[in-house]
Amino acid sequence: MNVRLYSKLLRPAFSITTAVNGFRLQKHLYSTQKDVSSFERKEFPLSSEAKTQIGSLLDTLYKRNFGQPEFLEAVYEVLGSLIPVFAKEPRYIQMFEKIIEPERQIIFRVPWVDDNGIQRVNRGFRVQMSSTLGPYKGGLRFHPTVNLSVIKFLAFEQTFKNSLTTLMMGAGKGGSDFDPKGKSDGEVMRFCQSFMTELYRYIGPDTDVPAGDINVGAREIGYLFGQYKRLANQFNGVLTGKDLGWGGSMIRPEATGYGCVYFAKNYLQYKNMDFKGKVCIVSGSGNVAQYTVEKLLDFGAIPVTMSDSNGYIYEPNGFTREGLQFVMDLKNVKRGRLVEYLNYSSTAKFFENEKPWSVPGDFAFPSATQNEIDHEDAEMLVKNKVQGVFEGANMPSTSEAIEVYKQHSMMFGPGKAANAGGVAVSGLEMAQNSQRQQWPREEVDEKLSCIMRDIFSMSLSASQKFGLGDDVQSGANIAGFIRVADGMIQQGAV
Ligand SMILES: NC(=O)C1=CN([C@@H]2O[C@H](COP(=O)(O)OP(=O)(O)OC[C@H]3O[C@@H](n4cnc5c(N)ncnc54)[C@H](OP(=O)(O)O)[C@@H]3O)[C@@H](O)[C@H]2O)C=CC1
Ligand SMILES: O=C(O)CCC(=O)C(=O)O
Repeated sequence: MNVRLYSKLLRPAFSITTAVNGFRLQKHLYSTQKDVSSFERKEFPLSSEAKTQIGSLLDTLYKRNFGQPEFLEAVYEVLGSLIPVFAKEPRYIQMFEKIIEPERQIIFRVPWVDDNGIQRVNRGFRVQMSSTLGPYKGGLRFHPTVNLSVIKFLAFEQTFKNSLTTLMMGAGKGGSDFDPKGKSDGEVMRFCQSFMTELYRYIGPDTDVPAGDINVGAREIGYLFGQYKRLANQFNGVLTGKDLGWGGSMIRPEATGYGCVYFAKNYLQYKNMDFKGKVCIVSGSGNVAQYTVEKLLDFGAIPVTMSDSNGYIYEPNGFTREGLQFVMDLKNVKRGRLVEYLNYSSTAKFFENEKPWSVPGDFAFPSATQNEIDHEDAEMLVKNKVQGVFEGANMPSTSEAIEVYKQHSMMFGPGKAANAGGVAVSGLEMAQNSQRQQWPREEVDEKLSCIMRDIFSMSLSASQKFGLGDDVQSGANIAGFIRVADGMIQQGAV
């Protein structure tokens, strides 16, 4: 029986909706296989040879990654954007076929002992996706939802994101299904040490340079670095996001949030708009959300929401700098829940187990996690006349949500472009480490702002060059892809 027929038989007749950490996430029991006709666009006709190649690539993709919905979703999203490129230059199809297969995937056991002396075991991952443009580069995520599909989708997105920064960085991602919530400092430290005891064999400043992501911040990077140093007997730039006292870069904690707002500012300028007095809906209350809110305040916008996995806070007059400081202290130091913000503000309201997308506003900044805006949420944004969505998180909008943005000509900054500021400053941290130097705050901020401006203009011009108008999402995929694909061809198509 051929793969496509087999997969059709397995296709779900229904999907289950699970309330995961307060978000309504649509979980398909099996991921859907798409064939070439799902991607064809009559304005960009493909040769019959190109269609055959894409068809066979899809068959292999599905066969190799069956049951990995996040990864398939990310590949489909990029493939859809590349059809105009493949119509013009079919030689790129073969490069895409290679890019969707990770160079290396490492899965390992992470044993550790909790505070009660009980033996625990988690699973660790590192997916080394592409080394075409430099050492593998990308964060580590510690979250119970982590699995191979999630890490592969993140590593795949990272390939195009890192390419857009124009810095010398390949792409990777890693993490574990370890849940740091409710764990003591000592437990987190022992877990990090055990995780690094295996990972250190595969990384190095010129090989693979991990960093933070969800639940991996300054504390975890410190524990991971300390253990690497003991095992490798080397002090080097093997991780980014380090503390300023021992090799970190100014602005790295701020970079993803600041960068996302810089990206949005460029988009707004292109549309002859600015942030003054604009109401912004932000999700998340972690690293990305915090510095998104801070930069929005710098630009005179009014951020009215923040969230965590228990629900969202609505602050009708907007978060003040003092209110934001309260959130930072609550989340980064006390490691508390966002609902405790009600102890600080008498005007705020908390909406338990809800997402903030029903709140009226001008712009949305999803900055929590993947698939947090679905079709229904996107329709809500449209109804509320939200004019633009700028993704601080990785793949926070489902493909159905993106369709809605496009149908309504909303401004849309996809994660791999809009949130590239974090990894860009990580690239700058690598450069500073190589020089044994630390650049001043203003210098790094200026470089970040220029990189985000250039990412916006590269994405826009790639879209226009391929006849897609102002489709910044497709333009980001195209510009990110072409740099990697050209590099692969020049390096002997490996
Ligand atoms: N840090 C960085 O430099 C970069 C991060 N990103 C992306 O930005 C997003 C946020 O990362 P970051 O701010 O670093 O992570 P943090 O761990 O600092 O914060 C994550 C926030 O999102 C919430 N959240 C996480 N998972 C879920 C879930 N399944 N459902 C609901 N809420 C959830 C958390 O709530 P709770 O506390 O309740 O778990 C928390 O408020 C991620 O998509 C990440 O991949 C992208 C580029 C760079
Ligand atoms: O700074 C880094 O290398 C990690 C950034 C990251 O994980 C991301 O861009 O999603």
